[in-house]
Amino acid sequence: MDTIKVNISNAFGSITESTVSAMLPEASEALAKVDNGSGAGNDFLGWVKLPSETTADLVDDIIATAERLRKECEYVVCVGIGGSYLGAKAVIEALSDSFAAYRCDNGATKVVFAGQNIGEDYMHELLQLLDGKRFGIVVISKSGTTTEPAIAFRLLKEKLEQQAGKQKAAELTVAITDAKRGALRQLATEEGYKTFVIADNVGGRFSVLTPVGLLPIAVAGYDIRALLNGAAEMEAATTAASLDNQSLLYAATRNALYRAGKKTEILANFNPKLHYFGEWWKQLYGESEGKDGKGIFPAAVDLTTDLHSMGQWIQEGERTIFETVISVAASDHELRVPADSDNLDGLNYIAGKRIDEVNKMAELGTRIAHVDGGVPNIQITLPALQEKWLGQLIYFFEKACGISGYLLGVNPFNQPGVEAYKRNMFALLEKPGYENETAAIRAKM
Ligand SMILES: O=P(O)(O)OC[C@H]1O[C@H](O)[C@H](O)[C@@H](O)[C@@H]1O
Repeated sequence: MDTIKVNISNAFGSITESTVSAMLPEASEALAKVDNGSGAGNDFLGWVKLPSETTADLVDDIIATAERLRKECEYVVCVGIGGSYLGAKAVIEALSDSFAAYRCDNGATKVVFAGQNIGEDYMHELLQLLDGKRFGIVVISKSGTTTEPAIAFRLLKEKLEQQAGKQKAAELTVAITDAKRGALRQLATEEGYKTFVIADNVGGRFSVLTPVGLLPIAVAGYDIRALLNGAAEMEAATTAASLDNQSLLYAATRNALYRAGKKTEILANFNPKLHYFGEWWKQLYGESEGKDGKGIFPAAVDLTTDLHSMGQWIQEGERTIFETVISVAASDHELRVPADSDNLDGLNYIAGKRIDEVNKMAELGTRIAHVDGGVPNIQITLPALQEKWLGQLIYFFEKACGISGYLLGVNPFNQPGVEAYKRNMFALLEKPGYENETAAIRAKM
């Protein structure tokens, strides 16, 4: 079976191959905690067997629901934040025509996102876009109580009910939330929305392969069966307690680098369609590892774009970073650099070459330059930006994240720190029940 590959041959310098090999017993223990559920946070391991255990009935139901929305709607607004947003956004962006938003002529349903910010202008402009349009809503919140999506959903629900009538609006709304708890579950029951469940044992940032990610991806027209199949292949390929297990290898290497003083990992892509994959990855690793005063800081760059902004820092700044490059072997389309008789820009030496070949030389040149500059490099190669490979990549990173969190010695499946800003915001907005916090925060101002 073909799988995505991790190459650590350029990660050495502050660590050696034997440093990584010496991590194997510890990494194997961490792997066992993920696979056997014997570690901290083991009530959130529902994602581990998700690809192989997702039933055909559930997938059929998701696809049928997506088809219904695609038939009835010009726009589907996916409302959610964090893990209830980033996975779908990452996969849709990776698979979409870069200019899909500007191609108004193809009649395909457009997926747009809301509830991932509290931008007043963003919401105003979205409501304006939807004015007089046939649209539907997929509202996603595991807890069912998150402020950002709740505000967006209030506005969108009101708009849809005004335009389509209450009953039709209910038919055009799908809620994805906890099976029993939370305000969204209660509302969905009262309004009679079609619902899908986020299982209790799957945390938001590990939920892209549940209806949370699968429904928006299917609405956007992509093949969720292939995505799940790819993930299932990687599920099967990441159980061995060996450095051939690509997730274990990545987790062991990044922890060896962290212990050697490399505190920041920069995830780099050379394909603009992977920008949101970096955003998804940042939540996955940031929320999983950044706690107890520990954790690799996950940063992301889009290259070559950011070589013209962040390149200087990466090349010569503080030597506490390492870089992980997602390398896509083949592009979908073929385009060559044109020849020009005047050659004023001096580019004729690459005339006739594929644009992708130029990009690949930029990637290789960058890797060599950064390694020479003291930035260890991990390379992750996938054959193409297609559902199967993205499914593999998602599961690969999830599995590695669980292993890595245990290697780091934290509970990778909670995120207690996220509550601090919420408490302050509620106190400042004078939410009932927060009277003491309101007084306390006012005293600090
Ligand atoms: O799906 P929800 O319950 O609305 O949560 C959405 C997101 O916000 C929270 O504050 C957490 O930090 C994230 O882990 C979560 O993915």
